[in-house]
Amino acid sequence: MNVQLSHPDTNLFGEIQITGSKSESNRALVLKALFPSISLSNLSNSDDTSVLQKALKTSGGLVDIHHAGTAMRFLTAYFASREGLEVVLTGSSRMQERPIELLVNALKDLGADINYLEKEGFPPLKITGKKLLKSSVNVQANISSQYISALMLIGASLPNGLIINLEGQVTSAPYINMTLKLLHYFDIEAKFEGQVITIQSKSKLESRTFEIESDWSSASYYFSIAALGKQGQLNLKNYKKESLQGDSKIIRIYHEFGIETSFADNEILLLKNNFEKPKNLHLDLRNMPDLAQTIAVTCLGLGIGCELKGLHTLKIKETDRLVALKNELEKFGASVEITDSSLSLAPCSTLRENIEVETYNDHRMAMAFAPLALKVPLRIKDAEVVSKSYPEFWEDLESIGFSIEKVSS
Ligand SMILES: O=C(O)C1=C[C@@H](OP(=O)(O)O)[C@@H](O)[C@H](O)C1
Ligand SMILES: C=C(OP(=O)(O)O)C(=O)O
Repeated sequence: MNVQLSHPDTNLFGEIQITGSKSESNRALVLKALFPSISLSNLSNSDDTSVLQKALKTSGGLVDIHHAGTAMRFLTAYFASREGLEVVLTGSSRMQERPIELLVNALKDLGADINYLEKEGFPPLKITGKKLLKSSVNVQANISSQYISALMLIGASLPNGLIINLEGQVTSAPYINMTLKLLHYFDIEAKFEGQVITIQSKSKLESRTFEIESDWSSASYYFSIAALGKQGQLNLKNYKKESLQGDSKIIRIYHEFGIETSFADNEILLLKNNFEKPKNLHLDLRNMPDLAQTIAVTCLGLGIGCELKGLHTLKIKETDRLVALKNELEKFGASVEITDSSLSLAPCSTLRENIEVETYNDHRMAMAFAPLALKVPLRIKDAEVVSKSYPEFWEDLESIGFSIEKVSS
């Protein structure tokens, strides 16, 4: 499905309810599978959460998690530690290009039985669950934090707990802290000091409900919408000031674009103020990789240049997001330079209209470019990709005045 987007009056008023964070949901679901006394509310309704939920019920055989990176990584650790379970864990063709060797090596060091069925270092994996008796492991931390979170999630269920020694510069660190805080919430003893994570073994947890906060990465598109619109007031429900999600730091970034965020009764309210356009925005997104596309497109729409660095993980996500961004930003008339870890966008004063944006099987390409319809009509290809993290995205956009027309390519 392709969609033609525009926003006739560019004023924005409305209330949006996004479901729970997919990162929090997927962690909490793995913990719940290990410790059934846990209850959860406000689970994400994303595809990535549905595939994980289904996979956790398997009694063996083929498990296909499609495009879900967290599901792939978390389940590799989970299945490897389930004695007696035999699975073949696979995913989409892109998932078969996303590396998993560092996690597999760490699990093998702990005693796991995992084999590559096709390309060495990549899914599909044949996993034969075993009791993992070793309790200390080293893992390189500069490629994906998901490998580390995967190990942390099974740590307390291992008979001797787990010490994880991180090597190199830690990337996407807020996601490791999210995992740590979730363990603390359930009274699992865990600490992250320097480059060492220590998790104590625990045989059962007290029954406790965890209310998942709504997804800040999904909320980011409304920050971009607020920044690109003329005026308005947007309320987003189920958000808190003290968030486990690193992407909540978007508040500070969008302050630069004149967006004032206030909290009331578990809601956030976004208001646009007059602001002085920065000429060039410099940001290191090592801790917030999922915001890169949102921010780059906001800058394009506002005619602001940006230098984004710390983007080395973008090449191994749903697509090579650096190349995808360069290709699509340039279609609008922008001038973009990329390296393996950075993107530089020159200020662009005029945007070309009716551009067709390719989405590369990447939900964030579709959602990041959609707000640009407040500036020029545009077309998004394969718009259904949004369901990976935010299935109601298009309906929610319609509710705040976007015109969305299905078109054939
Ligand atoms: O742990 C998580 O929930 C995630 C970690 C990040 O991945 P990397 O650590 O691979 O950067 C992020 O990009 C992804 O969307 C979700
Ligand atoms: C990178 C992402 O997800 P994952 O790595 O879990 O597929 C994302 O949602 O932007």
